[in-house]
Amino acid sequence: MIDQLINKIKATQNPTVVGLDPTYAMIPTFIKEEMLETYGKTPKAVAEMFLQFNKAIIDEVHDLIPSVKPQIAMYEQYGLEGLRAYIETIAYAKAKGLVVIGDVKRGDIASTAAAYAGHIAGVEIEGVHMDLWQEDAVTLNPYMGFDGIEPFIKACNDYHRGLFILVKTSNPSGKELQDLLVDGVPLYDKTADLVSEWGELAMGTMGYSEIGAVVGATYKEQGIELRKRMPHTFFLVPGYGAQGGKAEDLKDYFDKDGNGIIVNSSRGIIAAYQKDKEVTEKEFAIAAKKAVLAMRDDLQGVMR
Ligand SMILES: O=C(O)c1cc(=O)[nH]c(=O)n1[C@@H]1O[C@H](COP(=O)(O)O)[C@@H](O)[C@H]1O
Repeated sequence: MIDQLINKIKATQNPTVVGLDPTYAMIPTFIKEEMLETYGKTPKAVAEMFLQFNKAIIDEVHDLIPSVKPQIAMYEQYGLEGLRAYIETIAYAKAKGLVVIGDVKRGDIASTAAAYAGHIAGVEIEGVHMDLWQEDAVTLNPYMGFDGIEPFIKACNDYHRGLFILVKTSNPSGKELQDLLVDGVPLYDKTADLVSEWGELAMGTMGYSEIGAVVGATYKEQGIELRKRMPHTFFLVPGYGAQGGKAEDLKDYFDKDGNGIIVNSSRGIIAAYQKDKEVTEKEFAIAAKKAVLAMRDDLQGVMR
């Protein structure tokens, strides 16, 4: 995964991952009306709204970006139909050649984590292997330590998949735990050292591990410190746009070759039409493309 992601970032010159985090409020009226008419006031109607919304945006931006990151929570709240939309969104993005990061934030005891790893390892039934989710990478929560991570590492090596493990999150209350001092060192640094160590178990060929870290754009000083502390760990950087993160804060998150991070924006891109006075709601995908181009220019301005 990580070599493919780095190559796609180089090919597009765009270290941007578009977060496909649809909400009912984001769906343009004309799509809402069509699906409610067809499927009634049902979870299936919403699933179809999300799918049509996502596909139109993917069609418009797939050649400008390396990757998308669907956030499973937005889909699973609508039950089985929502999860179908999640899985079909992934399949559609993969068919367009995009690297898909499943934002599922899993973490549990080893036996449970082995089941969760099915997201990137697939399952085997009587000798028949099937990859039912098709994510290239998933996000993980390291709160339960290596037990919860190890089962995923096998998939990284067996199926060239990747991980992005929470280290310093973009949200305001992350500091309640992540900034606690352990022997005078912030917990996020301790977590960083563990993620770096785990990363040696699944290295790519371009200097970065298949096991990356999530480092928010909203804590610049810590992000810069973590870049130095984790030279072989690729960063998934959420917090740009809707959460206030800015490109100029990210200059020193990049490594000396202008590589090393991919920056996520979800609401700032997929809901751009709701703030863009120059487009109609039918042009929501055009607005998303405009937001992707603006973000690309932003980031190119700070990459070395
Ligand atoms: O794991 C993540 O992607 C994540 C970690 C983090 O620290 N902060 C964070 O916002 N995220 C996710 O990144 C996305 C941010 O969405 P926007 O704020 O709309 O760009 C959401 O899907 C969050 O769940």
